[in-house]
Amino acid sequence: MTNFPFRIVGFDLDGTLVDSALDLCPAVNVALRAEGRPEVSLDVTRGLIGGGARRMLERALEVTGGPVHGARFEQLVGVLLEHYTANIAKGTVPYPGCLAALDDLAARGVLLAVVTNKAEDLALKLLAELGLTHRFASIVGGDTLGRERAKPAPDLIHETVGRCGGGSFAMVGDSTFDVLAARNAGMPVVALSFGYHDVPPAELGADLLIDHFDQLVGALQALG
Ligand SMILES: O=C(O)COP(=O)(O)O
Ligand SMILES: [Mg+2]
Repeated sequence: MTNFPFRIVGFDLDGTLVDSALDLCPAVNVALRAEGRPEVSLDVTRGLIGGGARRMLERALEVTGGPVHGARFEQLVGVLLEHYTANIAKGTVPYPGCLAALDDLAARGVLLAVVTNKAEDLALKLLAELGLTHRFASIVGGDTLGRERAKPAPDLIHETVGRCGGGSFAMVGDSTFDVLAARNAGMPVVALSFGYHDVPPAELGADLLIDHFDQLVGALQALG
């Protein structure tokens, strides 16, 4: 038996477990180029991630000249996803200390889960290519329950708790999507200051903000 305060810890994927902007940025830019738009930088891309690939492309189009609608937008989503799927783990790596923190939690008997807005098939592919799949008791994505039930809705968190057999849960994430999903589910949440932020980290409204994965186990214990 473990005396850790949470039975299940749910992790966001992009900007939380892994730094994936190096692979997402070129995929966005392939779609922007197809539409005759200027490319966006890696830094700009970081601020567009969190709501899934469609939302990322919508926002990239908004900041490079304005929205694109209908069938043309769907085509551009296809262009982005085709490039991203083929290059999903070229530059993407776990953040420093991530694997050690996952090992530490697992050794305490905590069930680990992925709760991402990335499409489920892309999340599964990325985790498999990085050799991480076996670490997680549950992996759900932004389309697992239908897009309208992605974060910030609480549904993916409730689904995760159910798939893990119930019990106490805490969320770890980097964006307002994660903090709001946890709030909507009535669960505690730790945010990371190094992920991808749509607002400044201190304004995310998390219960605790950490700067490195070394601080995660202590932060979760403090919240319990
Ligand atoms: O790919 C995205 O935009 C979102 O993914 P995340 O929920 O893992 O941050
Ligand atoms: Mg994220």
